[in-house]
Amino acid sequence: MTLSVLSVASEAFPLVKTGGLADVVGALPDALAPHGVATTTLIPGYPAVGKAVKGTKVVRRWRDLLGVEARLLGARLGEHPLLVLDAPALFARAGGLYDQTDDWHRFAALSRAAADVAEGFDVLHAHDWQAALAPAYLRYCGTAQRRTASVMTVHNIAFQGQFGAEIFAGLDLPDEAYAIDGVEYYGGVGFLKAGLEAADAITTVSPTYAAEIREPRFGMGLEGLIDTRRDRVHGIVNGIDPAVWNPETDAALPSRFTARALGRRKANKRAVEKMFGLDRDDGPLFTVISRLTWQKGMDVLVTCLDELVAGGARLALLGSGDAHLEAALLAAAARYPGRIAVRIGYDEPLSHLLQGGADAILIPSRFEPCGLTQLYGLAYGCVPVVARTGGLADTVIDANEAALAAGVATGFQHGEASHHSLGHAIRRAIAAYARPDLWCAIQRNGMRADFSWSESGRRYADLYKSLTGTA
Ligand SMILES: Nc1ncnc2c1ncn2[C@@H]1O[C@H](COP(=O)(O)OP(=O)(O)O[C@H]2O[C@H](CO)[C@@H](O)[C@H](O)[C@H]2O)[C@@H](O)[C@H]1O
Repeated sequence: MTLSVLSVASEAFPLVKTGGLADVVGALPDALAPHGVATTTLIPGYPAVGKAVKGTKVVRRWRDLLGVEARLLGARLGEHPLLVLDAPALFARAGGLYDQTDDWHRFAALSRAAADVAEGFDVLHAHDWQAALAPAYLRYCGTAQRRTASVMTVHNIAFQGQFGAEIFAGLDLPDEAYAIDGVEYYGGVGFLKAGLEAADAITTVSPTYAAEIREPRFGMGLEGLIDTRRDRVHGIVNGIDPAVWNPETDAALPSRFTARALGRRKANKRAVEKMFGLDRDDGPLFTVISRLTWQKGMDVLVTCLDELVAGGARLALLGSGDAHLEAALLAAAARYPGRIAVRIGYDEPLSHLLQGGADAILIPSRFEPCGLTQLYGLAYGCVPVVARTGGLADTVIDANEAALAAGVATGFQHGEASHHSLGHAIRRAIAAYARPDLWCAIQRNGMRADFSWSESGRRYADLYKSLTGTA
């Protein structure tokens, strides 16, 4: 029997991406198909999506979707069905995907549309706060004869969609929904909170993060709710999409390679050096590919750059984010020409080249629900140096004596994001790099580890089956 799932999110690779959410939403349909799950993805009709999708058909119209006219367009996401919410008053805008003054309206409409079409599906799967009202609409406004189960996935609990109480009237929910076990949140409206209350199951993107968010340090105010519903919380680690991230076939690499032919990575390293204007040498080359934010520990990285350069290493960084972090990183690059180079911006092909050419990737996150760049690093022989938190702790095996002896080490972990612990990890990586046999073994272990979606796809499928009584 095939289960049908409506996966709802604000972004999906390759149509529209600002971060890891898009990668996961884009990869899920292929990941779930082998387990008897047919996935339809629903995303907003931003201008970029309108340009990228072809051959759309109108499958539904709303005269009044939370006050605006809207259509649902049917198209394809790879081999799978895609639904695009075409609501020009909300989504036909220039600029970023988020941080518009009417975000509550835009994403409430996305969620409302999802709930309206959900009755045709066995499961509604909502991702992050932008889709989180969908389970709440199902709960409070469901008209379906057939009960649709709901799953709420948290990709990052720091982003909650919190708004003032005055928006409640515009949500078209019954008054009873404005309650402590409904959408009310600290005197306002909480989208993610509402989804976490209403969904039949909650998932997050690694087992360690699933445990962490039950604590105040990581739960960002939602720890009580998560703890109360802990029996319904599942940690399912992300996989990587082999059609997009495979060093044997990656068109963004000047030189493709395998675990057996690691020597071919050198041409990619030369290409990175050239592109970033770095000195050409065979010493260790670190990379960072990241949003430049406090979450990602980028302020801590800035404090370790003198040591990194003093240790004979170089850094090629790609990212964008907080202005003060961009400025601090650019200042470091100006201080160390040839040793540190910073590219401010977002560049998908360049991120592939960096993974295929740099020796190690630094990820000193303060918290990290799963993290994908360490998984791409593992697959590309770009050894991850990571903070021991969330999915980073679950996916990288520290090169300590025991792991090295057992031949399973895949990277380097450090304690909390601090100057001291990140500096120590960088020094350990530089020392290991000086021993080519050891370094190659660490690279190969990572490249041979299984980060495909197969196990995680099965876990999502099992969860859907248990919720729909088809297990
Ligand atoms: N400047 C740039 N140019 C090109 N590409 C860039 C880039 N900056 C980042 N990227 C890419 O964006 C993605 C970032 O994914 P992450 O999982 O590392 O973090 P993010 O915080 O966005 O995701 C959240 O959701 C995901 C998915 O569940 C979780 O893994 C994660 O922990 C959570 O914080 C990667 O594909 C990376 O290569």
